[in-house]
Amino acid sequence: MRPATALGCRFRMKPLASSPLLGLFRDFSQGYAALFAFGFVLPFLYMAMSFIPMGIMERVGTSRNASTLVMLIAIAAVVTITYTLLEIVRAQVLERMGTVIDQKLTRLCFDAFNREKRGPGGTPAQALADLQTVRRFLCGPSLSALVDAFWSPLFVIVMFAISPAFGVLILALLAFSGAASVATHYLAAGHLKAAQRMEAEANEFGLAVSRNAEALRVMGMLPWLTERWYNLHSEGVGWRVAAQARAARIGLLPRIVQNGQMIIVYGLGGFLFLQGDIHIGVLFVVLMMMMRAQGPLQHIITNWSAIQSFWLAAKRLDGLLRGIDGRTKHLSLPAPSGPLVVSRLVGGPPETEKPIVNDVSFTLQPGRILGIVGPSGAGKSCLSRLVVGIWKARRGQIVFGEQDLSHWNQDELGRHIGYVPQDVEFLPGTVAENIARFDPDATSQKILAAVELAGIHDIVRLLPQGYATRLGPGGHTLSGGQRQRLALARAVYGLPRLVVLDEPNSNLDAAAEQVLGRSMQALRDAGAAVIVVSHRISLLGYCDDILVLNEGAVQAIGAREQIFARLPRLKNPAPTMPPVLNLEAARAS
Ligand SMILES: Nc1ncnc2c1ncn2[C@@H]1O[C@H](COP(=O)(O)OP(=O)(O)OP(=O)(O)O)[C@@H](O)[C@H]1O
Repeated sequence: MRPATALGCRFRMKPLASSPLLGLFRDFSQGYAALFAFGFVLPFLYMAMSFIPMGIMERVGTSRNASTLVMLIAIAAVVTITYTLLEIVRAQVLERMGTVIDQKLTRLCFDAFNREKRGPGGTPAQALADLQTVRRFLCGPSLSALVDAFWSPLFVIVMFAISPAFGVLILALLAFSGAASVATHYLAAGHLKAAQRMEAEANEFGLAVSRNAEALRVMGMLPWLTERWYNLHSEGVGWRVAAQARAARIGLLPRIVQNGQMIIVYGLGGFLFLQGDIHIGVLFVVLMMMMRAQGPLQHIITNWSAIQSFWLAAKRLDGLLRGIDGRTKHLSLPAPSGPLVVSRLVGGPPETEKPIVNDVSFTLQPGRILGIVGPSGAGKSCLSRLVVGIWKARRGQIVFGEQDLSHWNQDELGRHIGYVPQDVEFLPGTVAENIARFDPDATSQKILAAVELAGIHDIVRLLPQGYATRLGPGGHTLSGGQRQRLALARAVYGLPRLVVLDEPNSNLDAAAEQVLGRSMQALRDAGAAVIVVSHRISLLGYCDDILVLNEGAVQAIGAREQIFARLPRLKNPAPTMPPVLNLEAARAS
């Protein structure tokens, strides 16, 4: 563990080093130490300010000397300006540190939550919200209030020095408002939790409806869905109103006490004055100190939920970063050259206990095309996802170019892999950017080579702004077939060594399918290993080998003609007949 020096003292960094998030703050330890020091200087300046009204009353009131008044006002002005400037500097330092920490964190977290989708950071939306919460806290007044609260006892001590009665009064007020807030928090916590749960449920439901609004509208479902959403929403509002009502009931007494504080101080002060214990001018000092001693604590109490949210958000982000930190660091490996060897592969979606793919083995040489066929739900897409490394294998091995897939740095390996998933999505950006995978070093030649290989000149030519046409939400809408063909161009960008196509022809007509077949052949000729999942016999004609998958296991594997000979139904699939429905019985039920 590396000892660090801050504020001139050395301390062990064990807790910081064991937490990636806190580790990030290590670089800013001197900045935070400066903030703490500011927190120490500011109270003294504030005390100096609070003694000036008393000085004016005492000195000017008795001497009636104008020059004393001017001098005191000049001192007050200097102290006030210094205090204000220091407060501004502190806010700026906080803002700058928050911004730099945010810059570092944002990159790390964006990368982390896109790799570890189901990690402790929750959903990407949650991780983004957590980032905002952490940033707001680090740059906002809550952190200053926490530092100021640390120095609040100084004011209590001064009040005890003025009169023990004032000291006891401030302690009693602090204890009372603290206890009242804790009670409010606990009494309303259950209701607030229920409100948040219902609000989240209503939001999720609302988003799902708006994503599918067109289809739901034409089926006349909107009135029922509106009713369903409204019920969820109103339940959330109901819990929130109930929580506020509880908080208001218990918060009434503290509010009365807070509003009557001045009267209490004047009453006690007047009594002490009559006893001859204090000078009447001390009352100004006491009032100002009272405000300053309570201010940060009040802020913390009022913003307790924000502080709690920061804590929870920071813990989640820390967990997310820990997941990334704990991953094996991979060495850079040379571009894979050699066969894809899948041995006794077992695996499936991480969220399911039972593996979908069971004991699958095959070898695919570079320059060959393997077709994967099988009934719906056989596990073809799951196998494709395992092969490209989206999911980790539970057992077995995938070796590509003599290296185990798990030994590769994911980002580097990705450049040697092309993948067309069943559901194609494009990101907000131009056609050229999407084809080039948003590679900042993309060249026109590389993009054109991909377009050539995928044979999609005709599609790009017909787009409103050609390669500059914007895709994604709010951009140009592509047809299903256009999407698949553009996705093929993205998959073959940079001529990867392994190309996996999951039903790349499900939306293609016969002509486009032929173009796809030619692209596969061109990839094969360029030495790539190609895997294609397809139901259509027409595409299997381009394959060298065929793997028949059934219930996640290999039913047959071999050269195309050999498999066609063994399973002639593959070559001449019988039209699937829908089961005959007993319409009368269906209507009756
Ligand atoms: N992300 C997932 N989470 C849970 N289960 C999944 C997931 N993806 C697939 N499955 C399940 O795995 C099984 C195989 O699905 P898969 O999509 O691999 O089948 P397929 O052979 O590609 O079918 P199709 O030809 O209809 O596309 C199915 O029972 C499916 O419900």
